[in-house]
Parts: sequence; structure tokens; C-alpha cells
Amino acid sequence: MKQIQTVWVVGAGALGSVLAALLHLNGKAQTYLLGASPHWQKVRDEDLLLQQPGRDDRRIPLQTCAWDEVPELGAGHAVLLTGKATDLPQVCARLRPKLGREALVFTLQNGLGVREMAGGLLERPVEAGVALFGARSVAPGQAFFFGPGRLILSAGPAAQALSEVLASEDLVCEQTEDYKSAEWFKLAVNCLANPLAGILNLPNHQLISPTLDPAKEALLSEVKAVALAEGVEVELSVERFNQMLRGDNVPSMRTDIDRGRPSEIDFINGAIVRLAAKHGLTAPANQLVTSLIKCLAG
Ligand SMILES: NC(=O)C1=CN([C@@H]2O[C@H](COP(=O)(O)OP(=O)(O)OC[C@H]3O[C@@H](n4cnc5c(N)ncnc54)[C@H](OP(=O)(O)O)[C@@H]3O)[C@@H](O)[C@H]2O)C=CC1
Ligand SMILES: CC(C)(CO)C(=O)C(=O)O
Repeated sequence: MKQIQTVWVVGAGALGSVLAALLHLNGKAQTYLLGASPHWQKVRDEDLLLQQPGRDDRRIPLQTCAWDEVPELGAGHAVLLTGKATDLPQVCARLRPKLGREALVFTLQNGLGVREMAGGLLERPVEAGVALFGARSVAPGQAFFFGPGRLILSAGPAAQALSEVLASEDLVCEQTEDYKSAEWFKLAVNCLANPLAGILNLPNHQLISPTLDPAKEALLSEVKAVALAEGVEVELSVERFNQMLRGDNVPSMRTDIDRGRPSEIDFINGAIVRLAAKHGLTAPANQLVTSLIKCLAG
């Protein structure tokens, strides 16, 4: 059986910081947070402040690693790609020279085709998972974890090995043989939550307002039609979406707009528009939010 001794969490954002903290708290693998941002620097200098609704704040003494400190990564090492999909080309270019064939690589990022893109850039198979929970960093050195969460991994020995070191009562790790359905389910959630939060500047618990249900229905019906054309049935309804997104988190696309950096829209609603065209369908609602987000964030 594969075993993971060391985890390199690549991408020191909200998701990466929370995962690194959970790994650290489990204590089953040595964990390093790899990044370069002001947030990463603050964690390096002063630890991570982990905040979780209903829990006391905790300071987590995460080990950090700068890009020029990364050693050769081989057997027993796992890399979790957790930064923005838009940063993958630069991240993979830095990572590739360090990666031995035996190291495991997982992408836990949102967006369609991210796994294939990472695999192409790294010239190796990449495992994947979808993170069904919210995370947010509102100030350097701090991260909110809207847990407990679920992580659904593509089934296999690598997923088993990651679950051994990552699973806890705060994060249930599941495996699925039908990863495509899990990926599309999460994509559908993101196609509703992310552009609406981005455009309207609303947290999750306001996105569930019935006033927005027609907009969610319009987006979701197009996502489902495109998914069907791709051979996937998406088992999401607006009702289920409204039950899922009850927390205080603000979807990550809003953070992109607030920080003035490119959004992941091309991997989310933009992917629906492209695939609709490929199948001779139209996706006007997804096209609309894609152009609005591009106007706000690029
Ligand atoms: N946030 C969420 O709830 C969820 C997010 N995801 C997905 O996870 C991936 C990462 O998203 P998320 O963690 O939200 O992204 P963040 O916006 O928190 O972080 C993205 C990158 O921004 C840089 N960064 C972090 N903090 C700061 C700061 N204070 N100032 C300037 N730059 C900063 C980091 O760069 P560096 O690494 O170079 O240090 C980091 O990798 C995306 O694909 C997203 O869609 C998936 C599920 C839930
Ligand atoms: C599910 C959601 C919307 C978490 O809030 C997310 O994946 C994101 O913020 O990108």
C-alpha cells in the first residue's frame, strides 16, 4: 500500500491553509505550506490563525517552504495543488523539476479540466478531489474553515494514502469510482455560487434567497444540459443548493474581484459556454455571468 510521510500543500490561500492546518493537527504526515504571498509570509513569521465557527480560535504552527527551498520529491511525498487554477502554468513550471515519478500529486482546485491541465503541464498522471466546504482568508495569516467538510477523491491507492493522513472528524474523505460525476456536481455548485457572489458581493447564506432562484434555475438548467451532452447526470437542484450553502463563507470568486486578480470563470461558467457550443447548444445565462465577471475581474 502507498504511504504518505510528507505533504506539500502548494498554494497558500484559504483552501491550502485550512488543509495544511488539518494535516498538521492530525500529525500523521509532516506538512509544509508552499507559497509566496503576503499571507504565506505572515504564516511563516507568526503561525496560522485558524478560525472556525463555533470553536475557539487556534494558532497553528505550520511549517512553511519557499519555492527555492523545495527538495527533490519522491516516494512518500504528496503534493496538494490548492491555489487558483489560473496560476497552474507558473506553479507547475516551478514544481516539475522537483517532482520524481514516485511522488503523488493531487489537484483539489475548482473548475472543469483542471486535473487534465495539471497532468499535461506536469507530464504525469494527477489525482483529483473536490472540496465540499468553504474556506476564506480575510487578512494575511488568518483563515476561516467552514467545516466540518467533505473531500471526494478519485478512488485508488493514492486516495487511500491521502485519506490516511488527512481524514478527521472535521474532514470526511470519501472515494468515488465515478469521479466525473463528483467533478460535475461541484462544478454545478460553483456555476451558481461563484458568479452570483462575485457580481452581487454576497455571502453564501444570502445566495440562498428565493429572489435569486430564477437566476440559479437558468444557470443550472444549462449546466445540466451540457453535462448530459457530456454523458453526466448532475444531481443538483436549486432546492438542494439552497440547503447546502447556509454558512457565512463568501465564494472564492468574490475574493478574486476584491484582490483585483484574474478569476477562475473560464474554468467554471466559461467551460459551460465552450462545451455548449461544442454540442450545438446555447448557454446564455452562463455566457452572461461569464462576461460580467470578466468585466469585474478579468
Ligand atoms: N475558498 C473556498 O471556499 C474554496 C476554494 N476552492 C478552490 O480552491 C482553489 C484556491 O482557492 P482559495 O484558497 O479560495 O484561494 P485564495 O484566494 O485564498 O488564494 C489563492 C492564492 O492567492 C494568494 N494569496 C493568498 N492570500 C493572499 C493575500 N492575503 N494577499 C495576496 N495574495 C494572497 C496565494 O498565493 P501563493 O500560493 O503564491 O502564496 C494563494 O495561492 C481555487 O481553485 C478555488 O476555486 C475549492 C473549494 C472551496
Ligand atoms: C462551494 C464554494 C462556493 C465554497 O463556498 C466554493 O467552492 C468556492 O468558494 O469556490
